[in-house]
Amino acid sequence: MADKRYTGSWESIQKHEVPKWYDDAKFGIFIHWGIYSVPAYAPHTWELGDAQVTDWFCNNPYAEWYYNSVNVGRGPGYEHHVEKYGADFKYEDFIPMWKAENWNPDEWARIFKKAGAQYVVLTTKHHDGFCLFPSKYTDFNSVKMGPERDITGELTDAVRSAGIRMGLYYSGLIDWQFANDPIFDDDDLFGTASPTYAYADFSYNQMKELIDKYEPSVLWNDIGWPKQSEEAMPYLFAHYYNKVRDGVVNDRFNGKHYDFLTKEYQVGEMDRSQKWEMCRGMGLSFGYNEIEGDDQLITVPKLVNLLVSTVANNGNLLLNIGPKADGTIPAEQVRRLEILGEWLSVNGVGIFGTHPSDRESEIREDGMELHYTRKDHVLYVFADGLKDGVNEFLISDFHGNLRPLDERLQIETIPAGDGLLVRTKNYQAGMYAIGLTSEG
Ligand SMILES: CC(=O)NC[C@H]1N[C@@H](C)[C@@H](O)[C@@H](O)[C@@H]1O
Repeated sequence: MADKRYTGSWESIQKHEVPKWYDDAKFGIFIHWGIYSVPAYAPHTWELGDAQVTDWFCNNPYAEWYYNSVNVGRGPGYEHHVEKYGADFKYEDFIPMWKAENWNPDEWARIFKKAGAQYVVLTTKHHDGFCLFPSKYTDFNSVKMGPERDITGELTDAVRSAGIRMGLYYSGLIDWQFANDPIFDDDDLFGTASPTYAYADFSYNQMKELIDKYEPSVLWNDIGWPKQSEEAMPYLFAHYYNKVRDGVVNDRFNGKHYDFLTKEYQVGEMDRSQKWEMCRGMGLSFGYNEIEGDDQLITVPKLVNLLVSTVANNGNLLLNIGPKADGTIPAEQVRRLEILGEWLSVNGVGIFGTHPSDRESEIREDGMELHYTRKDHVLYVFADGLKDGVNEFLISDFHGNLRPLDERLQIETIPAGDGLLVRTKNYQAGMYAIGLTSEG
């Protein structure tokens, strides 16, 4: 019997279950690309949610917030703009400078495939309101100006041709084409959010446009959804799920319905009992920030640890890249994707398609971490924080044997009480977190 259609009621859409592909995917690539990629500047300050944050919006590390960082009229973003471009240089003056002259979507898709990414999420409209697709509802888009290309369409085709799923990000609540008062704090942020019914209709129509035109596997809405069209949400989700049966939506449509929870840097709670997704840039920004060089980006060991600890606790990692205005991905970001891909080519069997084990992650006093995943009857153990050479750790309440996924690693295993003592003999830092499998 054909799948039952969803109807425009909260009761109907709540029946939607997290599809296997999303649960198994574990690793996706987030892409923030826009007008802000031209100035590509933000102060390198804090992670979102860092307790040390003071005056976030006037010291915003998010380069994609460039418009507001200038609009507030003070702080390092504003000073940088005035010094480099002059006080009269408007944000829209960057549009003709965004040429994407070196953009090859197939090259991006090749890089993502090699990295082991299973899905991609592209900003189709960020807070500045500029659309990376030929919207019927505004000419402020990447076909009519700037790159003069349907970035969403071209990347969707390239990504799908590479066998990767395509998701779309949309800034549902904030659009500085409709309300562009300077944002100094959260009150301002939510005070300028979706100011009119006209905007609520606009965003509803654009979300439907994106669904109908691209049939994305992920609808990644950001910050929230207009209150004025909250009643229309069940219909919008039903329309989406009827069109994309195994599509997923995140928890930023005011949290009234979601397939997965979101965490962003230090904001958001990780709840193992539900599917969730961790998103972050490789530095402190999502949009390309030219002052974030290799030293300012997350190290590869920390990146591998983030992936392992996220997956072991029922999450996916949505790792962001911030392409340059010309369409190239900064070399230091590509390098990290390449190394992550190499690690996954050896250890991915313990990551992709696995589920959290009932064993909780262990963070030991000496800095060593043990994370567990399982696939059917097979247990995978990931040990991180190891030192060169010999390391010892006990897998408690375990009867069986473990062997390394990385053939370079030599280990000894010794039954010890109700568990198994594992001793590495030749660990090297370049192995990052080591994966062990109970599969014979
Ligand atoms: C927690 C939250 O609402 N963050 C909004 C934040 N999301 C990031 C993925 C980026 O798109 C930021 O620019 C955006 O403000």
